[in-house]
Amino acid sequence: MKTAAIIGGGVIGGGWAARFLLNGWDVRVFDPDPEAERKIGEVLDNARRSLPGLSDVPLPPEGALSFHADMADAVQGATWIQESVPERLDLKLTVYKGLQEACDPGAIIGSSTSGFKPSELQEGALRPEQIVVTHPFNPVYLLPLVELVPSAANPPELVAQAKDVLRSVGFFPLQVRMEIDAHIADRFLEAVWREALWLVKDGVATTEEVDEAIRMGFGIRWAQMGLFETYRVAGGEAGMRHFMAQFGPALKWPWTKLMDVPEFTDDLVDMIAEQSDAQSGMHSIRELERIRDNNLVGMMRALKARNWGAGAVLNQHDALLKPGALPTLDQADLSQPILTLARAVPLDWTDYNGHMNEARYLEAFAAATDRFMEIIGCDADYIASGGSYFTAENHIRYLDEAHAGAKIEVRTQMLLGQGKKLHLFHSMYKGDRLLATGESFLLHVSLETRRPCAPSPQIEAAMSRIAEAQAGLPYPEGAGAAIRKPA
Ligand SMILES: NC(=O)C1=CN([C@@H]2O[C@H](COP(=O)(O)OP(=O)(O)OC[C@H]3O[C@@H](n4cnc5c(N)ncnc54)[C@H](O)[C@@H]3O)[C@@H](O)[C@H]2O)C=CC1
Ligand SMILES: C[N+](C)(C)CC(=O)CC(=O)[O-]
Repeated sequence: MKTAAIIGGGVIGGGWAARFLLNGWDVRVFDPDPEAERKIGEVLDNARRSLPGLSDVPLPPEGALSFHADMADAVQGATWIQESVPERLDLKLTVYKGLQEACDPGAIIGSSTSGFKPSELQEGALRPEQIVVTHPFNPVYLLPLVELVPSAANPPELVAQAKDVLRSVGFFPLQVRMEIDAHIADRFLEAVWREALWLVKDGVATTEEVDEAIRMGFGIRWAQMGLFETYRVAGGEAGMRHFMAQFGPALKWPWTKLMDVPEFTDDLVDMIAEQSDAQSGMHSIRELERIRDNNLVGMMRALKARNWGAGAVLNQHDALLKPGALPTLDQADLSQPILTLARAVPLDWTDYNGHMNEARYLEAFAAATDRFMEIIGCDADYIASGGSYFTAENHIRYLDEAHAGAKIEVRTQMLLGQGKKLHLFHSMYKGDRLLATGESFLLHVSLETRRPCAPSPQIEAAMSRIAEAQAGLPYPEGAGAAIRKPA
């Protein structure tokens, strides 16, 4: 079992705890805050409703979570130690001293620091090579970026190992090629933050207007293409060179007060706090976190469907999570309904009723049908060769609710598999609770003629094998049920 120690369980440390725990690691926490266990519990609630649904295959069973009153105890057995104490260099150095007196010399100590350089963190350490910057982005349980910043003291094999661990729990480790204050991303964030403060201080914009300027425009663009690719496109057919020729001079114009920082006077702090309250104060922080997570999951799953940016990272993580959870024709117990879907309910599958929307049951059953088609041999290669199935009829019975993060399974019984005809009966479960049934009638077709035709002999043989094995199964309750007509 893999064990991670979380030193500092606040906003960021709590997110790390959730990321490791939901990816099957044991997590040991040290944080002197008496409220740490409650706060981490609330972060875990958010993570459990949002993270599992980002995967189209099951996450591993959660690891064990434990809280420790003593830091030396917390790091026992840990192969990864994530430090997320407040951004004070003196405090961090003190923590590392205590850590290295107690932890495994082979463990990786990652620091969540927003801006200190690894060489600063390694100053005076017993084993400098053990400490590396692993800077995450809030919410840590959802956003994939971790800036991995080594110094010359970190051996290449530690950096490589850190990358493997981070990828294994769904992160995108961006190795920063040289250490610099605030790494890469926070230098942008600090620049935008400074400019925004001036705009609010000078009465040019309110906090809400600044946020609208971001989220109604470039914020959406940056979520899928970043800065340079966006500007390459903005240069038109002439591309980046044209863009730089046209907009480069403006960098010398007074378009920003970038290097000045408005003094954080009481008046300025009051102004911004009051405007922020007017803008978002109607929501609690936990409510805003859930609104944020709903939005992030929807955006990331949209990118996943296109295998682009953060979505491609999600697909890579699915590949690591061993999609073998679903059996093949030779692995399945064909005498029983076959497991054709196993996943968590994504946040964006839920609706205004706070449960999985009716249309998403069809999406789940359609995925189960796709899997059954693969099992009988109608896989991507077969479809590319011109054969496939078209669905002619679906009938769904909704028997119970499913909620975001719920682990669901679909098991499929073949009622008829002969010639062009394929008649399936899917049963969706949460644990042993039957949530819904989906009955599908499909016809094998030629994608060239778009007309029904006989499937390949291999598909016929696979269907015969399943028909024989499932012959003893009872005809499922609800199968063949038309819509109940009023008496
Ligand atoms: N909040 C953010 O947006 C981000 C913060 N970070 C970095 O993560 C680190 C932590 O920041 P936050 O989580 O926001 O702070 P936080 O204040 O939410 O959490 C810090 C936690 O450390 C605990 N703590 C204090 N002294 C400790 C000690 N000696 N040993 C163990 N725990 C101790 C506190 O009780 C608290 O729970 C900082 O280095 C920060 O720069 C990184 C990315 C984003
Ligand atoms: C504001 N901040 C410097 C703490 C931000 C970060 O460090 C990263 C993030 O999550 O935005």
